[in-house]
Amino acid sequence: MLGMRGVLLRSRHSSRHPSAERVVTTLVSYFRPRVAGLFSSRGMAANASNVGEPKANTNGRFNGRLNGVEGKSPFLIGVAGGTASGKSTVCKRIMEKLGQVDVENAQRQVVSISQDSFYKELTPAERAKAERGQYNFDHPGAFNEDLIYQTLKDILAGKKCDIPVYDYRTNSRCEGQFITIYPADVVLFEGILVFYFPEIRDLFHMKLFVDTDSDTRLARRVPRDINERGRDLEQVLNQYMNYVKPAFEEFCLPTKKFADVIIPRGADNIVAIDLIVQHIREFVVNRNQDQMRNEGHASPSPATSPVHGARRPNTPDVYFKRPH
Ligand SMILES: Nc1ncnc2c1ncn2[C@@H]1O[C@H](COP(=O)(O)OP(=O)(O)O)[C@@H](O)[C@H]1O
Ligand SMILES: Nc1ccn([C@@H]2O[C@H](COP(=O)(O)O)[C@@H](O)[C@H]2O)c(=O)n1
Repeated sequence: MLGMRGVLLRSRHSSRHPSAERVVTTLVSYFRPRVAGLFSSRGMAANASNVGEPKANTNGRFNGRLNGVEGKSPFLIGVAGGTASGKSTVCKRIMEKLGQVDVENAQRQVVSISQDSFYKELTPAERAKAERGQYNFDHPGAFNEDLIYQTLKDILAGKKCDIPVYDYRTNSRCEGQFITIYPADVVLFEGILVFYFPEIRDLFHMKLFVDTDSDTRLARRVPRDINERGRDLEQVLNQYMNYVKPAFEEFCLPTKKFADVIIPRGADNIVAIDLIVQHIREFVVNRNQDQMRNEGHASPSPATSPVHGARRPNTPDVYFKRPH
């Protein structure tokens, strides 16, 4: 059982700032004309990108490699950063560059999971607060730490996992709905506090922090929460001033020091994303070569990997070095 070491429970529902109301009023008058009429029907926002039932998969192999087969341990990447910093967009770009977006679910070698799928279920009293924008979803105690840890351990053990689907409109999980994560080469786990809990942080092979300035994040969060998460402007701004901003400073920002790579400007930073993608490719190719050698096969060409990207076909194997 994981404890709540280092978590300041007193601030869970008490992050109100004295000047917050005045600031919110100013922000409301700034944003209202900019977001009017932007409502849409989207709302379910579990981010796992390996969704749905598996398609039959020829004798458990894809391009000559194990795929979707239990026992395969992935390269696990944590992606942290403030709200609306671009974490899920960065994960999407990585998957796109690895050619994984149009790949069938069961054959996908790179999957992305959101920490938001692991929010705790609320009591009726908490639910009422959440509906008024008065629940602190940015406090570490809002997440089911044990479930995150156990799920990531299962993923690392190469087990197939079911991830809860979270609905921001109801502030709760969708009952009976899960996303199946099949064993993959690379798993991205993104969220505001993925580096907060030491036991969880220690599971990642690579840690990224998406560092986007707070004005940009607020400017992106407001329309997103209104359009996709069913919120109104005043609620979004109140929640931001009372909970999101103080919790970012107290819990999220201090975890930046744990990152291996800091990505300024998020998904706009193509150079950083390309470097990360190159690192992932090298890991996957190396791992698959080792695996096939261990199985007694000839060393595969990098081009046989679904994540080989734009590699030149005659690149010598020695070019690929397993990351330390
Ligand atoms: N580089 C960018 N330029 C413009 N809009 C962006 C950029 N990155 C993200 N967004 C938008 O900002 C919002 C938040 O991005 P998202 O990736 O969901 O952030 P996070 O996962 O950190 O909350 C989304 O509406 C997204 O489309
Ligand atoms: N019911 C909920 C659950 C979470 N939030 C907010 O979502 C933010 C985390 O998601 P990002 O995609 O922005 O990283 C977090 O800041 C919570 O405030 C919410 O509003 N309602």
